[in-house]
Amino acid sequence: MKFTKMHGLGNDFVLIDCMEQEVKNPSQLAQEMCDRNFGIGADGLVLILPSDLAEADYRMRIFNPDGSEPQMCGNAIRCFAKYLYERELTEKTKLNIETLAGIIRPELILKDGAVELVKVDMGEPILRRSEIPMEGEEQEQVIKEELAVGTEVFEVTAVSMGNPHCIIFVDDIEEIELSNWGPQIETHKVFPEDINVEFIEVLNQDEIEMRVWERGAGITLACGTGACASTVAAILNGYTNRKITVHLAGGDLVIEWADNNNRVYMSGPATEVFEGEWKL
Ligand SMILES: N[C@@H](CCC[C@H](N)C(=O)O)C(=O)O
Repeated sequence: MKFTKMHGLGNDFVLIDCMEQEVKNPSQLAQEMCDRNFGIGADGLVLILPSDLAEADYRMRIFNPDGSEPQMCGNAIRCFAKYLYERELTEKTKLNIETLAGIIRPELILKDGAVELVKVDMGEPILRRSEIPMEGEEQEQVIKEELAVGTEVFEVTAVSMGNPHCIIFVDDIEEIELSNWGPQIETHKVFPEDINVEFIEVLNQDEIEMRVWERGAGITLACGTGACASTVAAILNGYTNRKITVHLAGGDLVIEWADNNNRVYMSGPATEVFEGEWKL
């Protein structure tokens, strides 16, 4: 099985081109390949597939290291688009990719013919409580709601970018015990599909700093959908402007929640690391 290892700001993936290879049990393969001791090591397995939809160029499936299949991955879709362009699987610089979160639109930004950045139209955020999904009385938006977790009470804002995110604003991000609170919030009973957890420190109206605990993966260096959801949350709470820089452990993303069309745009890099073969 041929594979390619790529990352977006250190959020790393094994990509498998399924145009000429078949993956029989992707959930099992994700658990094996993503293992950092017994496998290749990655935050997710990404399958490159044809799409049956007339409006889509390709289809992306992503699997977390625990074998679960999330709806979307922001860092992976930048890698996906770069892979398609550099392997000449497309000549287009604007792509329509089918995902479980609907059609997502990456655009390759070229410099001297090479892919410098990928700007992604991530679609509209989902704010309605039941669609996050989050248990409790229906609300248009969940903003700074108190959530009891063990001995602590956090104020959470919930945003879905196709996949669910729980955003918590704190004064000092370094003080947060992410590996303690992350898994407890991820699996809290109020979130029936579990949730990604982002702790955010607002630096000023144009910059936030984020640490993330990903559903099905644990601590990662970056999360694209998480950066988008956190930007939406920061704007909803009145903390920032509509276009900001999100500082993550692995680097920076520029995120904009456009007020003319309600869509979220993410710009950032994608990097290929190596190719290999996996013995089946
Ligand atoms: N790292 C991703 C998100 C991957 C999926 C997530 N763990 C989930 O289960 O929703 C990103 O860059 O968006």
